[in-house]
Amino acid sequence: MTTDTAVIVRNLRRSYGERVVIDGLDLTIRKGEFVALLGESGCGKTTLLRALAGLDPVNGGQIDGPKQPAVVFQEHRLLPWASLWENVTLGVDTAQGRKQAEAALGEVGLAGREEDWPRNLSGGQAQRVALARALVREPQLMLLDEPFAALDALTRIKMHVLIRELVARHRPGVLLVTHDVDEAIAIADRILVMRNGGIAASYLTADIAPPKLRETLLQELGVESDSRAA
Ligand SMILES: Nc1ncnc2c1ncn2[C@@H]1O[C@H](COP(=O)(O)OP(=O)(O)OP(=O)(O)O)[C@@H](O)[C@H]1O
Repeated sequence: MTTDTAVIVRNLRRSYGERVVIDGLDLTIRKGEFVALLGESGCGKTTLLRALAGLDPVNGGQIDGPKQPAVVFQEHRLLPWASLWENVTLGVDTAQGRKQAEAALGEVGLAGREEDWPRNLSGGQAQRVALARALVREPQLMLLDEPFAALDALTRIKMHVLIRELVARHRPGVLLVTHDVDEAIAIADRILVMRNGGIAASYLTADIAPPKLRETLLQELGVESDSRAA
């Protein structure tokens, strides 16, 4: 793995009993690269993300990347009994780490809320704390499992702008699992389509005009394109 690479996956296999979900999957993500993963429901996106996160075992192949990448899920998973500061600094034991935590809370627009509690936050604010927590360790790889899916449309757009800024500044490699084709087009550098246990297609968002890319992706996903793409 070169210093430029966030993760390399080779010939990955994962089965649940007889059911083969990931079947010889290859994937490379560079540092600073924002990759979105689309695929029909049940195709194995979350299974792949959990394998990369080290949360689940695999049946074969190689993952060459960090042992504990940062992960942000659809629900914020903050500790309800801990302050925002405690949530973000959990496991941080250096002055440098605390400095980074302070900076990260500032970057997500929550400076001054350190002593507040997760229950007092809106959904968008809670996800911003989850992003700050993920950034504290300057991760080489960030795994995002539909982190914006439960947010309202306006908050989601604001989060898209924020995550792009954070990734541009901290330059982790990012894998975003999403069901939202427009979200993938809005924030990813590269969009992958997962099918039959592997990566079936890959598109660079800079290469294709958004309406054309949208139509192509909807076709890939077996959805009739609607009037917006016509
Ligand atoms: N713990 C498990 N035990 C058995 N089968 C599982 C388990 N987790 C997932 N599966 C199966 O593996 C396949 C892939 O599931 P996975 O959740 O990875 O898909 P997905 O693409 O993330 O789906 P969705 O888009 O609906 O979230 C599905 O057929 C699912 O039923």
